[in-house]
Amino acid sequence: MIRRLLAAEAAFDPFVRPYRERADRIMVRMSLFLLLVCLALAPLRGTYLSALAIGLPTALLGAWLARQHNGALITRLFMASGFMVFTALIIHQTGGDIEAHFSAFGLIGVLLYYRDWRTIVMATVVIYLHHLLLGYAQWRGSPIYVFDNTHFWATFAIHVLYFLPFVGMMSYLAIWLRREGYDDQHVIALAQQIIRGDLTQDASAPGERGQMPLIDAVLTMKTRLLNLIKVLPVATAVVRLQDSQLVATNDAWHRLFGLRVDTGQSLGEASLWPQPGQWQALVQQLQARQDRSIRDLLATLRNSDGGLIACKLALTLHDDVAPSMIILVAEDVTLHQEAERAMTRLAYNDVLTDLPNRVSLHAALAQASEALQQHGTPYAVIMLDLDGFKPINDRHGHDVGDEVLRTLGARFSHVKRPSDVVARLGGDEFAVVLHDCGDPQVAQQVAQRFVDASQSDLHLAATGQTLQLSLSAGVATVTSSQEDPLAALKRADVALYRAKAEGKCCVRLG
Ligand SMILES: Nc1nc2c(ncn2[C@@H]2O[C@H](COP(=O)(O)OP(=O)(O)OP(=O)(O)O)[C@@H](O)[C@H]2O)c(=O)[nH]1
Repeated sequence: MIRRLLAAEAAFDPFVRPYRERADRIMVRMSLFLLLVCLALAPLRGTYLSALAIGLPTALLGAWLARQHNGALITRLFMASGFMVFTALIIHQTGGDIEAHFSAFGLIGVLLYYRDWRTIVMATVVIYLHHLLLGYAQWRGSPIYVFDNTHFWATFAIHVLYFLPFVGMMSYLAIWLRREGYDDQHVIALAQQIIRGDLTQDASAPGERGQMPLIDAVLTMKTRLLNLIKVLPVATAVVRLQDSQLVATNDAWHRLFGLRVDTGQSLGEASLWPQPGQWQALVQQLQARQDRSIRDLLATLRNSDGGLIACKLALTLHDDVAPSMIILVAEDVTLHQEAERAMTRLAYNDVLTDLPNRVSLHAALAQASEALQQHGTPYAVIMLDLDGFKPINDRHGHDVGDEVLRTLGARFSHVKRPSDVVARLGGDEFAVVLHDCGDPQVAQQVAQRFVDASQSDLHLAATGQTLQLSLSAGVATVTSSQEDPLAALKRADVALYRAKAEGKCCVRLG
């Protein structure tokens, strides 16, 4: 039992030390106060000499120990003995007043501030020894006054028995105070550990759990936080600002970047950032923000194999307590971006030829019309339609028809100026928007270039056959901002029909 108590004391001591160091300083002041009390009592019976000869060294030795061995067991045991010496001195100076005995209980109560049952036991032992030795000497005839009767052993036993339950109570109280003090200090230490970024699982002594409500609460919170980070599907890391060191990462982070906390890698130097100084720039941005956070930031990061990953980042800086930490969350948006690009492509491009589709043509027409309204820049529209496409489909099949359309699309892309837009409207019908082109002659010449481009022979790799293609075109120029672009498209379409009707493979102006 005693061994267990001592072992528990050894485990508790480091955490309760701050209390005990403070208590030493308070006890020194108490000793000085007790010395003053003794000096104040001295005139009663002329006990100046004993007050100074006993009180002063006791107070001074206590002060010296508290300075040299602040918080050490020896200091508090001395303080406990010293208090009992002062008690004896007070009783002696008052001529053994029964009321003066109360100071013993008062001072043992003060010792509770140490949160150490050993000080209570020490004080009790001093009192027992005092009564045992001096009472025995009185019984044997020495001129000492301790007990007021001659039944030494019986009186000593009564003293011991009276005292025992009360000091027992106080020792029990000291053990509880020590436990609560340990709980507080341990929680502070745990919280500081978490603040410093140590988010590793605690291997707390099993015996402690369930008995320390505060510690249990903090450990439970920490475990929940760890589990939360662990199961988050997005890559999450805690980074220490001071040295950009990764202090905690979750499974998703390991999967995405292959970086582990135990590599001791600094995020500032890590290959994670393809651009030099990218991390430092981000940190500066974060520090400049009032809310200390950045959200939805698109950035390309590199994994440990050197592969580039498109990420959406969220960062939060915690610099209210030292050391400052950054929580970095990275979501892999590579697939998302690819899907988005594919959807945009589908919405604005023709699947077969990859040329802009009707939606894009309308956007190009709106843009040309706006340029005409705002800057007076004219434009032209060309409608193109293959001649005799149906027989090609019928004779060679749809696959060959598709290849014809793809080939024509590629040829048109080469013929057009970079600023112009060639779109496939559907079937074998195409449209061209010529920006900054108001001269009908020029527009006609451009249309003729498209017609010419269609006429080079097309070799079919599958059958080895050669196809001869031709194209008809209708042109409309727009110089008035009053004209609706769709009306201009209609004019070009009417011109195209005229070209078809007048023998095909030619250009007509609408
Ligand atoms: N291979 C293929 N054929 C298509 C596609 N879209 C439409 N067509 C076919 O294209 C043909 C277009 O016919 P038209 O333009 O009316 O006929 P045409 O023979 O070119 O007649 P003209 O224009 O008067 O010379 C039809 O047979 C459609 O079935 C496609 O995506 N692929």
